Amino acid sequence: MLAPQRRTGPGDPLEVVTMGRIGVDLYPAQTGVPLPEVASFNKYLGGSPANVAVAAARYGRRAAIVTKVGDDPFGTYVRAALAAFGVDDRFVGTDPDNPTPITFCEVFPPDDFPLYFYRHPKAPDLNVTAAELDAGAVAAAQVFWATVTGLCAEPSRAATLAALEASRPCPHTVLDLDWRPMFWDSPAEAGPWIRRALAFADVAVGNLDEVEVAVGVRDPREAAKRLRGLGVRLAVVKQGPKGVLAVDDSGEVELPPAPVEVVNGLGAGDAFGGALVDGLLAGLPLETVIARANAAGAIVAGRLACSAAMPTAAEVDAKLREAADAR
Ligand SMILES: Nc1ncnc2c1ncn2[C@@H]1O[C@H](COP(=O)(O)OP(=O)(O)O)[C@@H](O)[C@H]1O
Ligand SMILES: O=C(O)C[C@@H](O)[C@H](O)C(=O)COP(=O)(O)O
Repeated sequence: MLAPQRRTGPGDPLEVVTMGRIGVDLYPAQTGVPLPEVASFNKYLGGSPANVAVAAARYGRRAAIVTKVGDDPFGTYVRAALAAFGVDDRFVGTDPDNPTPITFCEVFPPDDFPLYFYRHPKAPDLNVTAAELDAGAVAAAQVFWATVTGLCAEPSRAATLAALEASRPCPHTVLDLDWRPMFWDSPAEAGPWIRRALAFADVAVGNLDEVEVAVGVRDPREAAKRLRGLGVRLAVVKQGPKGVLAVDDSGEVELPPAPVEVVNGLGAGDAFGGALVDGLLAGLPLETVIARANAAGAIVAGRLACSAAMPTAAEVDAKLREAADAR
């Protein structure tokens, strides 16, 4: 496991608080084969907002996640992994009734990475309640990061909306449009909840499938326009191997992908998210923020794991130099 660059002390103010899905990723040690033929698996901390917190911590940011795990050995593992990555676990509760989720995937580079979620009978992270939320801690963060999955069931839906509301004083409230169809009855069910959450967001970030569910179009420019029309200051449309488009009041940034030989595209979005958080916290110009996020996404696309693969700032710098040399 990678060592964190800085650890959070009990009294330190948090820079970023994420909220939502957490669990164990069990990823195949053999790539290019379907699950029935996989012989062994590697175990990692997983869950998109957990990965984003880890990614931010890799840049030295003081990060925490609001979530729940089961009262089981995988819950113990998840807490230990967060601590080892330098992510504060003070807001990680325990659900006595449900197991810590596990997630399998298949790895078919360059562009096919099916996910298999085991979140039955219910994921503990969907049992976070509004009453348990430390609204003061959310309000005191510089960045609050919520995801659409948190809206798929109660009591997490009400808790996520309450946290988004509590995050109003934060300089940056980010909604990750994170669309996992298996958690919903239909895109039509999700749309109104997503738009309600977007009303609290300064920043929206999503891939093409995700913006289509949120605002009904896949065209990146039109999607960004519609997201900004809903009040979002910065709209970011990730396009996997096609790069990224970002639009804010200062204009538009569109970047091609950084060069990489893809191993596993899963986690690229979370790497992108961690670097986005870091850039927002640093107050960097939009073009620099997005270039660094684009490079971080490419780096993780070139690695098997998600959380354990998050890059350091020096690795992002190196990838940016590699991309410049390739042009
Ligand atoms: N094959 C790739 N080559 C280069 N960069 C990539 C590749 N896949 C992803 N990225 C980078 O990571 C970002 C997030 O990846 P994407 O797959 O769009 O998000 P998500 O994982 O959320 O679906 C992309 O916008 C891009 O910057
Ligand atoms: O999202 C999950 O719950 C599992 C993650 O740990 C997983 O690795 C993943 O899918 C990452 O998401 P992405 O960054 O959006 O590709």
